[in-house]
Amino acid sequence: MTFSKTGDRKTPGAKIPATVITGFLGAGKTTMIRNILENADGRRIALIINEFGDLGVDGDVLKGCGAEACSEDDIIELTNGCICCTVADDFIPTMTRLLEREGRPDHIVIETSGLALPQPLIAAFNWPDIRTQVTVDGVITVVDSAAVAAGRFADDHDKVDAARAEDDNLDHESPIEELFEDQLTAADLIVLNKTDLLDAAGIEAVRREVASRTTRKPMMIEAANGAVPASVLLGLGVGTEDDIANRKSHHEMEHEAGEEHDHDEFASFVVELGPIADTTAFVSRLKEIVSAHDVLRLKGFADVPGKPMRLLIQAVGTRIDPYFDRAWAAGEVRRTRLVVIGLHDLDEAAVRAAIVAAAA
Ligand SMILES: Nc1nc2c(ncn2[C@@H]2O[C@H](COP(=O)(O)OP(=O)(O)OP(=O)(O)O)[C@@H](O)[C@H]2O)c(=O)[nH]1
Repeated sequence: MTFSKTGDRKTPGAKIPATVITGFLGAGKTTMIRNILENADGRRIALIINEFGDLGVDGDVLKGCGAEACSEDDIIELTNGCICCTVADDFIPTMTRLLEREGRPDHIVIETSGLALPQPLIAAFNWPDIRTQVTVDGVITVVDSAAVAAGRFADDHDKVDAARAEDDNLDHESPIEELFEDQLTAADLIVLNKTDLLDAAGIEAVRREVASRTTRKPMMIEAANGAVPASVLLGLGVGTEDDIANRKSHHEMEHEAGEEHDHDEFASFVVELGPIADTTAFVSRLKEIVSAHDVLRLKGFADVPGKPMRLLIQAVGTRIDPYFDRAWAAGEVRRTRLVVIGLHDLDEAAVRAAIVAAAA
């Protein structure tokens, strides 16, 4: 086994390498992390997971995977908002506690929310208490190649102008496009994921499009279902915290004076439902709702009567992927809860009512 300059777990006092995994909503971050945990090559990994929306779906999926590299105790969920805005209150204390624990991990993997700016998180690794003990092994940005090919991140100038005319508070050009570029700008490695959904020419076009969205030239690799060997993803040995000045986000460039970044352009809410008897009809109605209201992401678990397993429902754009992920545990309350994420003008009442009607 080879170790990076930062990653030699056998060297006493060596800094613990931390890999930051970012990428827009539904790009495949959790899927890739699951793959890392299942192929960790003996490393003990601590996982910090941050989600947008009040439902810890990713943590729950990963806790259910039972990989030896990462016990449930080593999975820490940060649920008080996006990690980029809660660095001081949430991330730093979490890291400090993690570092004080007995049996320190060989590697730390941090999954940002799909709406997080990675830059403030990377900067946090320069805080004195953290810097002496941990280093950013690398920032990996996962890209939904199918969404890029479908134009999800292309600027629709008419739509953006209309939105800004309606709402003076919108200071960004296009929140989705900006975030996409900020996440690419932070990357040491870009994983063009979901290549199974495109042909060779489509992948090539995505590669060109992604390259044109960042002035830096990080390495790009292709993947389907996040299947990249852990040995490629872990051990990059970059020390990214020393290079943050070269990876400024749009927000940092626009507000050097220090205006706070926020997520006002996005909204999320949780819908709680009863058991879902006809899952086929429900999923097909969800597809229509997601499309009609331009929902960016929908995910959660459903209680299907008569089934011992819980149904994991994942929607990224109009692609919906339902599957039974694990058995309901003894004593666990079987319930159906979905988190819905969209742009700030998402009509929550209408979407909520439509989902409730779909479940009836
Ligand atoms: N076809 C296809 N589907 C994929 C691939 N990778 C992930 N998915 C699916 O895409 C959906 C979202 O995957 P996740 O891994 O949860 O994405 P994420 O980036 O963690 O999502 P958020 O944390 O909500 O931003 C799930 O239904 C996955 O099964 C891929 O390479 N190909």
